[in-house]
Amino acid sequence: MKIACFAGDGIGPEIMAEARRVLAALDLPGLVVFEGDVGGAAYRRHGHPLPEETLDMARAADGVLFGAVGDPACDALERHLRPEQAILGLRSALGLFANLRPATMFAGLESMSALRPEIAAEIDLLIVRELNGDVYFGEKAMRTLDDGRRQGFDFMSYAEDEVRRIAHVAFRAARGRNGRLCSVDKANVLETSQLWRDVVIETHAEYPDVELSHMYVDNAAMQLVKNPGQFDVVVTGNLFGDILSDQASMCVGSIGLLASAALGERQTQFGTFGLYEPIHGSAPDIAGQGEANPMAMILSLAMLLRHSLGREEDAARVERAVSQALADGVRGGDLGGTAGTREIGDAVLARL
Ligand SMILES: NC(=O)C1=CN([C@@H]2O[C@H](COP(=O)(O)OP(=O)(O)OC[C@H]3O[C@@H](n4cnc5c(N)ncnc54)[C@H](O)[C@@H]3O)[C@@H](O)[C@H]2O)C=CC1
Ligand SMILES: CC(C)CC(=O)C(=O)O
Ligand SMILES: [Mg+2]
Repeated sequence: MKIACFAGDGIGPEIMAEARRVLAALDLPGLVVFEGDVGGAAYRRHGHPLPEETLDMARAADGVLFGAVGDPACDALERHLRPEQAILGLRSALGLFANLRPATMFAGLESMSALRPEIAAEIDLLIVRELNGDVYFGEKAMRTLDDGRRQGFDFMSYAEDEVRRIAHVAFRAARGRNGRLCSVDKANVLETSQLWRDVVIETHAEYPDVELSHMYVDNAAMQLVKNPGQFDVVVTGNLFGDILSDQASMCVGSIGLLASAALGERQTQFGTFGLYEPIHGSAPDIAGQGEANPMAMILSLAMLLRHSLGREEDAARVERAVSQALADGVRGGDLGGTAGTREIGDAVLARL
C-alpha cells in the first residue's frame, strides 16, 4: 500500500502532521508513505507548483493525501505558476472528476451551526461536485479594450460525457444512501446548465429507484440554509459545488470539519485511486500559529482508507474517534474553543 502525502502551504503542513500521526497509530501492514512538494513550497524549491516528480509520485501511489495550497507571497506570479495550479493540475492530470464532499451534523455540535440547532440537526448530505470541467478549466484570457479598459474571460463549458459520468456517480451514491438526488444548475440562464439538466434526466432512466429533483443554484443556496434536511445527494458542477460546499460547512459548524475525496476511474489493488483533502484552503490568516482544526484533514484520511485502501474498519475507527472528541467537547478556535492543532490531534489519537 502506497500513500503520497503533499502537505502544501499555510496550515497544510500543520494539519497534515496530525493526519500522519493518526495514520502511524493505525500501524497498517506494508504501508509505504511518500512525501512530495506542491504549491508555493514547490515553486520556491523547484520553480513550479506541481513538479513532475510530485505528479509521478501521485501516479505511483494508491491514494494521495493533500493538505492545501495557496500563498499570498505568490499572488503576483503568472497564473500558471501560482500555488493553486498544483491542485487543479493534479485533479486534471489524474482524471479525478468526481468530488465527494459529505456534510453531516456531529452529535453535540448543533449549537455551533450557523443555523438554528433543530434545523442543523437534520443535516446529512453529500455534495457530488464535478471536478474536471466547467469555468475552472475553460480557456481564459485577459485583454485590453480600445478605450483602455481590461476585460477578462473564463470560458464555461461542459460536454455530454463529462456530465454523464458524474451523473452516474451521483445516482449510484444516492442509491447507496436515502435514494434522493437533487441536481443543482442554472438552466434558466446557462447553456452548460441546460445540457447538464438534459443529461441528468436521460441518465435517470437507468436509476428509476432514485428520486430525482432539480434546483437552480441560487435557490439551492437559500434552501441549504432554510431546510438542509431536505437534501440527500446533491450533484452539481465545479463552480457551484465549490461554493455550496463551503456554505454547507458552516451549516455543520466549521470549514475545519469537512473532508473530501476526488475520485476517477482508475482502480488499484485495494480500491479506487483518489486524492483526499479538506475542503478548505491554506488559511494564511492563521498559518504557523498551531490554531488550525486538523479534523477535516483527519477525516480526509478516513475517506482515503475507505475508498483507496479498502480499509472500511479503519476508516470508521478514525471517524468515530473524531466524533467522540467532538462529543466530549474538544473544540478548536473555529468552533469557539481553545484547543490547538496538536491538542485536537492528541484528543483524536486518545480515542482511536
Ligand atoms: N484545495 C486547496 O488547496 C484550496 C486552496 N485555497 C487557497 O487557500 C488560500 C486561502 O483561501 P481562503 O479564501 O482564505 O480560504 P480558506 O479556506 O483557506 O480560509 C477561509 C477561512 O476559514 C478559516 N479556516 C480554513 N480552514 C480552517 C481550519 N482547518 N481550521 C480553522 N479555520 C480554518 C481560515 O482561517 C479563513 O478565515 C488561497 O490562496 C486559496 O486560493 C482555497 C480553497 C481550496
Ligand atoms: C483552490 C481552488 C482551485 C479550489 C477550491 O477552492 C476547492 O476545490 O475547494
Ligand atoms: Mg473551495
